[in-house]
Amino acid sequence: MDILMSNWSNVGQSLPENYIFPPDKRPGKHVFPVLKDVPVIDLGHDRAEVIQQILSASQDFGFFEVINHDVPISLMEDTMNVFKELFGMEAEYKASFYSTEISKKCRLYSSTMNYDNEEVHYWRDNLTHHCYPLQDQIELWPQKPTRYRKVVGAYSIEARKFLLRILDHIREGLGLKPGYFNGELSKIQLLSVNHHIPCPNPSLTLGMPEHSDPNLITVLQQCSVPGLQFFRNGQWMNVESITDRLIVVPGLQLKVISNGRFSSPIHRVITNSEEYRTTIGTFLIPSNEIVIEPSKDCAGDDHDPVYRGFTYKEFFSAFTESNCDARIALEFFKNKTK
Ligand SMILES: O=C(O)CCC(=O)C(=O)O
Ligand SMILES: [Fe+2]
Repeated sequence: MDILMSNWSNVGQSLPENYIFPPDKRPGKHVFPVLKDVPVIDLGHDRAEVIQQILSASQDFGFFEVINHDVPISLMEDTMNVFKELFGMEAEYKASFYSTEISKKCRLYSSTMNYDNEEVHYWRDNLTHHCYPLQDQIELWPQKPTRYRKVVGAYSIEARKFLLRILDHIREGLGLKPGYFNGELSKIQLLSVNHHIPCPNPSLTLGMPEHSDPNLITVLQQCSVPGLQFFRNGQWMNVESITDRLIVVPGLQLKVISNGRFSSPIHRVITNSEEYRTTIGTFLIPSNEIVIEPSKDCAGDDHDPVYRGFTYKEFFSAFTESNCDARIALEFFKNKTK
């Protein structure tokens, strides 16, 4: 069978054995409660108020949704449609992008980058490519659908602008100097599109593992089909899928820089038996050599730095050595408590 599940012509009635997780990792047959209290930030409000709201949402809740974000809704819709079309294209075309090589700057793969070695696969295909600087990356992107580069190019510019705007609010809220997150700390921009085909038995498998995002910050665009869950108050809870909102998830590097004030929430994706699900993630990531460390303004005199400084390159090799579990990787850089 083709590795890319979007190429499967017939999924069958039962879940293939190599997608069945052991009982302690399965979602089971539960009906999960819906998160009703996700903070919704209106970027059209007064800046000082927005800064306070973003800070308390990140510190107390872990993540937030944004309205009036200035990313044109029509562009969000067009981009989503382009990706849905791409995943529906012929198998040979998609296979030409297939790779689990981390160094490949535009790749299509299934489950995780560790497909060849993992015991159980996740129920997803993923397209990942670099986006910045656009002129250096766009030549590597798909050329079909024919509007791909035009639409996704425009989207990636807007997504970057949006995340830098959010980061600037966070910067001011944390008392960091202007431009703190610009440049090397947010240099790499990755687009990550998840695609899940209907699944014969959602109770036995997962669309994405439980994780915290390893990067600096993430923005997620959902389609109308739910599946994203956050772990809150000891249980998994569903996020309502609202297609014109953007979900902002602070990554583990923000946890480090904020000296633990931000938590980088734990989330995962479950599958469903009825509908295709496609989501668009944009990640900002530090360049390889820049040192990431608790900022002096966050780890003041009375707060010892929780982490030692490290480069993203060091973090990333700890990440791959920890079976791509970013939270375990971060433990390597924790200072010992006195
Ligand atoms: O598909 C989603 O809603 C979540 C994706 C996600 O968590 C990620 O790409 O890190
Ligand atoms: Fe994530």
